[in-house]
Amino acid sequence: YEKEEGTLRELRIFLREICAKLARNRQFFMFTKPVDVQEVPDYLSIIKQPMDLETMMTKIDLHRYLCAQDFLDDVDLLCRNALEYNPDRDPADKLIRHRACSLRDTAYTLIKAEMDSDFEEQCKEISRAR
Ligand SMILES: Cc1noc(C)c1-c1cc(NS(=O)(=O)c2ccccc2)cc(C(=O)O)c1
Repeated sequence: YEKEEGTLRELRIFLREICAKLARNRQFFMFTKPVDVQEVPDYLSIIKQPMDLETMMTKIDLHRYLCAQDFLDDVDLLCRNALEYNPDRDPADKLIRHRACSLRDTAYTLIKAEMDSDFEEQCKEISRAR
């Protein structure tokens, strides 16, 4: 059990570094905090499950991610939300969609490049057993 707790602690440290790297990228500034309903009043009538990098950092600390794929599922949600709320051909929508896709691809590439594949397998095994 202690070994499992060590593995999950290592996962949290790894995910915090990935999340911090994404949040440092100025291209992803609009994804660093929840969409502000004062600025975007109809957002919650269209997007039923908002997601952002600050919320994801909090979820790491709350032990809500038991493997890297759980974290990437929230990256996918963040990206899908941006594509769904900003679907039009105008340049502003195209730019936020491009940045959302760039954030998703960057997250997957960072995790695949820096994570040991059998480490992820160990995490998934712990996750399945709980
Ligand atoms: C995200 C998002 N999804 O739909 C839309 C639309 C956006 C989005 C929202 C905002 N304004 S905001 O007040 O909600 C905010 C500012 C800074 C960090 C996080 C959110 C700005 C922009 C922008 O492109 O500058 C985009």
